[in-house]
Amino acid sequence: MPKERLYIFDTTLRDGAQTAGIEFSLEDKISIAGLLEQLGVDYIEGGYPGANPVDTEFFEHKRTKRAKFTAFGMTKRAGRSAANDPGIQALLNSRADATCFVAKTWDHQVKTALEIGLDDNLENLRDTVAAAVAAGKEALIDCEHFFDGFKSNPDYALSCVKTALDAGARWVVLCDTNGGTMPSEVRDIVGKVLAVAPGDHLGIHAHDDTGQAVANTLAAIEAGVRQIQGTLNGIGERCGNANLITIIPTLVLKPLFADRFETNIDAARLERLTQISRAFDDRLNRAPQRQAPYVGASAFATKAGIHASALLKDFSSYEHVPPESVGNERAIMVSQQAGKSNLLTALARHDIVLAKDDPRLEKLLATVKEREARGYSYDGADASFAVLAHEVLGTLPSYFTVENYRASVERRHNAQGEEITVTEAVVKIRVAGELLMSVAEGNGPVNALDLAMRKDLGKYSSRIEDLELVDFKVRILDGGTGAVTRVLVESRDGTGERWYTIGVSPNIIDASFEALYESITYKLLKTEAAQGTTEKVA
Ligand SMILES: CC(=O)SCCNC(=O)CCNC(=O)[C@H](O)C(C)(C)COP(=O)(O)OP(=O)(O)OC[C@H]1O[C@@H](n2cnc3c(N)ncnc32)[C@H](O)[C@@H]1OP(=O)(O)O
Ligand SMILES: CC(=O)C(=O)O
Repeated sequence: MPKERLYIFDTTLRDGAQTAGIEFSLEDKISIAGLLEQLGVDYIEGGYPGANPVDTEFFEHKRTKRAKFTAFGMTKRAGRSAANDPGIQALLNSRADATCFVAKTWDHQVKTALEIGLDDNLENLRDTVAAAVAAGKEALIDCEHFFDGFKSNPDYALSCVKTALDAGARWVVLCDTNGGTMPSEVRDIVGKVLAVAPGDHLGIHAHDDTGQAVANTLAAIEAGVRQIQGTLNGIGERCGNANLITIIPTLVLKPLFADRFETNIDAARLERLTQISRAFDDRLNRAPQRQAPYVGASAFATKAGIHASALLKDFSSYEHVPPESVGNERAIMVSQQAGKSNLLTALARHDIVLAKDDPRLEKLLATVKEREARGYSYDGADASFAVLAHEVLGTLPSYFTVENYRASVERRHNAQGEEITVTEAVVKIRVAGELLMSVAEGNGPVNALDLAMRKDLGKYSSRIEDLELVDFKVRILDGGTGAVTRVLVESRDGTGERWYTIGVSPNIIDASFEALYESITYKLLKTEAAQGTTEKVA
């Protein structure tokens, strides 16, 4: 039997722009539209021309090559024709291929929010769709509050759907605007809508207010709709929209859907999913969610020793799909929950190969567990794990030793009488027998220590020139008087590699210093490995 086509409609740039804390610039919109084209969605809803300068400018040019470039707006106002409604005309005169108009379909909302008669609302809907079709645009109607409206007055909600279709709408989209509908209700109501509208003209737009936007979307597809609206990483008004980054791989990889349906997204496009999701978070300047389904850093990460052991024998033991199918990676982590299988995999990442019965492995495992009990956490600090492994295995070169360091913070007045804070650090290190002292000022004690330690590393200085501190996170463990501080430092170098190191101490400066020291040590190990001079463990 031929597969039925599902159409993916992305509203990241429209409903996503209604997310608290997110404001897209024109450049953001252009760049995100590029990501969506790479992903292969069928429609890109770019915003609301006429509503704000960025969206108006965005629609002055055609911004998509393959996907239908879609403008959003509301149906015409009562008391004027579509031709005399500037809001409608802004959409029709834009460079959009398709126009998606929101129409109220809940009788109560028509009366209280629009303050017009139910028939007037149907008239607005009909005229708006007809005007869009006459202007040569594909017309879509977003039926706002459709599920709540159907529960209140099914005949009126259905008459909105019918009016839109009769006027020439290509798609009528059933919106769970308040996000409170349950999957079984979605299934039931979509089944009843099919009595007046064919499924290949119906869409679903689900909000995530009960955490079920994805489940509601899948329920609607099973019930018969063929267009799916959603956003990248699930952004959107309040709790967000249905997350396309979760829905798409489910449609492509799960036989329940893949055997019946096809989308424009093939296996090759799906392999870009993780990169696209992370590039989007990068654009938003926020950290990707580790536990995001399919694409999160933890989605294929195994911490438990028993799991790691089985996983290495058969990946399907703890993976529902292969990580590479969505462009993600398998990670076997080192922690208190680890066994020797976790360690062997983590060591292999650093080109350290040991036999499972090598007694040094037991020693390393015991060291990791003892340190984790003191507050270290190696599952997020793989570079510190590499340094520790070399140390315990006896293969860590003695690059440099720190004789002592001092950091000071002074608040004083300058010559103009202004209050200033001066932070300074002094570090004495010994490299190949030679004592080197460096002094640096920084915008804080950690920054000053970092600069001082890297200022003069003697014969190793040239090897760390491209080392850069990217991020610095502090966490207080245990609270109260016995508190210890855990510092996580993120570093990168000219190769683009990023790595994480950790330091733990009751003193925040000591903890930071340890993490910085390990970052430099890791960088030196890395450059030696690249030059083939690191001692190999066998
Ligand atoms: C469920 C959703 O997510 S719908 C998407 C909502 N998105 C947005 O609102 C973002 C962009 N919006 C905006 O920039 C502004 O609201 C604008 C430019 C569209 C309109 O601004 P204003 O003219 O100042 O109106 P305002 O926002 O205060 O109120 C909306 C008006 O539209 C009317 N309206 C709302 N929905 C519809 C509809 N489907 N059809 C016709 N009129 C509607 C309301 O009754 C209200 O009319 P009133 O001003 O006579 O009371
Ligand atoms: C149209 C829309 O975004 C909604 O009803 O949720």
